[in-house]
Amino acid sequence: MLKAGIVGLPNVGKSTLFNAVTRSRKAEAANYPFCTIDPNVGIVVVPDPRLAVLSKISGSQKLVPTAIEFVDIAGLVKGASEGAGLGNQFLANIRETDAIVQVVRCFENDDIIHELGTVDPIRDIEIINAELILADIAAMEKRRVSREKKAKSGDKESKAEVELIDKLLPHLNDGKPALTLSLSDTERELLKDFFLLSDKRTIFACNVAEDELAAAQADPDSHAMVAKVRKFAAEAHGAEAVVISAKIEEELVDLTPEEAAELLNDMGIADSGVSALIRAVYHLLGLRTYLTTGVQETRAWTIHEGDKAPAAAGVIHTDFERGFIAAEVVHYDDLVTAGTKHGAKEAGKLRIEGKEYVVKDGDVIEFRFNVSK
Ligand SMILES: Nc1ncnc2c1ncn2[C@@H]1O[C@H](COP(=O)(O)OP(=O)(O)OP(=O)(O)O)[C@@H](O)[C@H]1O
Repeated sequence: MLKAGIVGLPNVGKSTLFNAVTRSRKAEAANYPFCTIDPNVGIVVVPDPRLAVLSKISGSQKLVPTAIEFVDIAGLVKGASEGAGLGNQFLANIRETDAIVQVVRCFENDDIIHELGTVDPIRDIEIINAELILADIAAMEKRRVSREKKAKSGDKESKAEVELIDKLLPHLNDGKPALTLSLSDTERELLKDFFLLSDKRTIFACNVAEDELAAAQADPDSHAMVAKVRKFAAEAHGAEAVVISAKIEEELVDLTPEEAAELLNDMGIADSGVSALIRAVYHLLGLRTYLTTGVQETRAWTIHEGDKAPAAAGVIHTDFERGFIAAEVVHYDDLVTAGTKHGAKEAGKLRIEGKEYVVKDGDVIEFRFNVSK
């Protein structure tokens, strides 16, 4: 399962966000008992309204959404790259994630002390970024020493690495994340082996006060701090910034779905922004969903963008991939328009696809396979 790490300075709302998303979605996440439930690792179900619609068409008894893992990464303070706070532990935890959610405090509240005395989202982002970049610089300087020795004795791969590091270091020393360095495809491939922290795709989650969420969702640029974060994210990272209120999500945790809907309605919002954040992370990770549906269950399965039919089948079971014969595919939109699978077939929307078929988000699939193969 893919992992997103939640990072941010102390008291910006990381744990509130983490607890809220993992607790409020626990009932749905009950389908994932095989996943380790570390106190800092939570299963977060990816909301997908298509499941309910499909399950009506098929008369399914059960809905099984797909999920990703969120990791609450505590302890980032200024100086972490030199071992301050939880230092190296924190950096090791980030290294294991596939993407980063950087929570940025965009709420004023005198009762909740900001470590640095004032609320200033861009300064906060720059502190976090600097720690990630400094850790990468240290790692690259070390790697360069060992690779240079090998390069001198004629090792081609090491020579390529040294050249790449020499391109990378000035960029990092300028305070820019590795992600924004323009590189060739081969260089990007090589860079993956470096496991850099500042090379991870990032989403910025602007954590605003409860009573500011409605306006900030309607027009993000109307909220001065959110506007700054969005601009910074786009310019310095080519990244997205979403608006959430972790506090609201926390208040929803103990409510029934009806009560939650009523509360949100009273506040003039559709949700706390957390569902949109989860979907954005899912997308950022390059993940796509295909669906299976029947009387037993309607289920969402996660694949990577560009995966072909046999690989998609392998997500259900390795036997499905090994013995893959064909995929019977109808797109969700066509199935919903037709109303039934039979109707979709009559309309010529049900296709038989082979090994080379690239599965699309929203494909509803039934695999044909032969296990004895
Ligand atoms: N959107 C918000 N509006 C107002 N208060 C909030 C908001 N989000 C979180 N808080 C409050 O801010 C305080 C700090 O939140 P939280 O403990 O989640 O921060 P944290 O980033 O996890 O801190 P630490 O790294 O120190 O554990 C809590 O009292 C929480 O209720």
